[in-house]
Amino acid sequence: MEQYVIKGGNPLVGEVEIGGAKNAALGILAAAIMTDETVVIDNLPDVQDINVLLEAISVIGARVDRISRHKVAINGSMIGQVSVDYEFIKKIRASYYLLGALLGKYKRAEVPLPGGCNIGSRPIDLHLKGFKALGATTSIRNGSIVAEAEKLKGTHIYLDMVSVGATINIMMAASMAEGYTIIENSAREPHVVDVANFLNSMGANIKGAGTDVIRIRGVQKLHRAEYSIIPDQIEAGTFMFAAAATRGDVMVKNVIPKHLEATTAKLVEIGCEVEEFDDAVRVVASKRLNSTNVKTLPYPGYPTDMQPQIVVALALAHGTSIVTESIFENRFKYVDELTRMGATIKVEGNSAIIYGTDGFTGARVSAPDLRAGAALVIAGLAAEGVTVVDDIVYIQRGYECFEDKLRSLGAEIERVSTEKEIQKFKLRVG
Ligand SMILES: CC(=O)N[C@H]1[C@@H](OP(=O)(O)OP(=O)(O)OC[C@H]2O[C@@H](n3ccc(=O)[nH]c3=O)[C@H](O)[C@@H]2O)O[C@H](CO)[C@@H](O)[C@@H]1O
Ligand SMILES: C=C(OP(=O)(O)O)C(=O)O
Repeated sequence: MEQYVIKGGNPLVGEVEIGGAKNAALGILAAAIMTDETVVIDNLPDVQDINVLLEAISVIGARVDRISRHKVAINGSMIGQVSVDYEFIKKIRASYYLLGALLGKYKRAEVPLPGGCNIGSRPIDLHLKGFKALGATTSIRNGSIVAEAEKLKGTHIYLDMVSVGATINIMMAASMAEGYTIIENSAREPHVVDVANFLNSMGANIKGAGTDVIRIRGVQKLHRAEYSIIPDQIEAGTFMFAAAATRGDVMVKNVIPKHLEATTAKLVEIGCEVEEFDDAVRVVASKRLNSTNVKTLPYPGYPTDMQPQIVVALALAHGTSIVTESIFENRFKYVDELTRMGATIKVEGNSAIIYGTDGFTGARVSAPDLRAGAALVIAGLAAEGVTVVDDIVYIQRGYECFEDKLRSLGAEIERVSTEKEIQKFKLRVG
């Protein structure tokens, strides 16, 4: 098991380059197997979840060639089985995208029930409702979801809740259904648009992605494509809040500022200066932050995947803030860890009431999930003394070279794997 050890107190200063969006890449990799021709995908983040999905698609017979660290060629013509039982796939959320992709292409899929961050109950009833509406039957057998159809037929689907996963999954299956599908109340996240753009580049006919009504005219075949994934808005936002919490000055490069609007608006509200460029944003925090209230919402609202990061900043702000989590019911598990660093936060139902404190002190804490883990690292960077973050395997699911990028901004952070190394770091930093 690896840990991060952090000596806090340095304001982050400098420039950081953001990688491709994990949550777009997961949908795009699954969609890539829907053609028998070769697809080349660039700006792929080199993170755990992506590598698990790549391994899983190669296990079912797709050819996966790494052209470089961030570029891969995929050929799905040799897929020999539509049953995915690769043991790691069930640990990631995006295993569910193989259902939509395989069902669309082969009209049958068998995929283990998905895992992902433990942030709530995370049902997939809407995905299945969509597949059924397209004419498939679905059942659960030995821990896997089995979806099959003689043929898929376009239809009108209304999503009872705004769901990123269900929107993308139904969009994939409907791309190869007969006729016309309309998805109403669809998710509008940038990664939904990116997957739609990728499918269109393979010959799909999807209109309206980015709005709440997506229209898909099914096609019989998809073809070769070359595609570059959009920048990761959550990785970018994490560095923006790291700058804010450490009272730093960071230029976050290779981003689409439009995708960061909700994050930027909150940073400005709490007293940061945010300068926008064509493909970069600069965050400067020169004084103590102010309090504010936030509610997580589907895009273009404030993202749930940025909730723990803003809580860390608000826990250091002047005054009392309320953060309401409206997407996942169990996304405040990290609050107890933060309390051990000196934060004063009371969780009531789906809200956290945050009483700002002057500063944190380092402690040993444990990452309960991906974004909460990243937020605890930010807390450690802002704290006085040494913080040890355990269970960083969660952070590695979604952040490429997190410690290297932070170090390049002046952070004192190391990845270690033994108690001896932790002691050595402590002795070195005093
Ligand atoms: C791999 C990936 O892209 N993960 C993201 C995706 O997760 P994921 O696709 O799992 O999240 P959804 O957008 O589907 O979930 C939104 C809400 O709908 C509910 N729901 C969803 C599907 C369903 O069939 N039934 C149902 O009730 C969920 O419990 C949740 O309350 O979007 C979330 C919301 O932006 C992000 O936090 C995750 O990082
Ligand atoms: C919750 C997340 O991922 P997943 O849906 O894969 O668990 C995330 O990316 O913050």
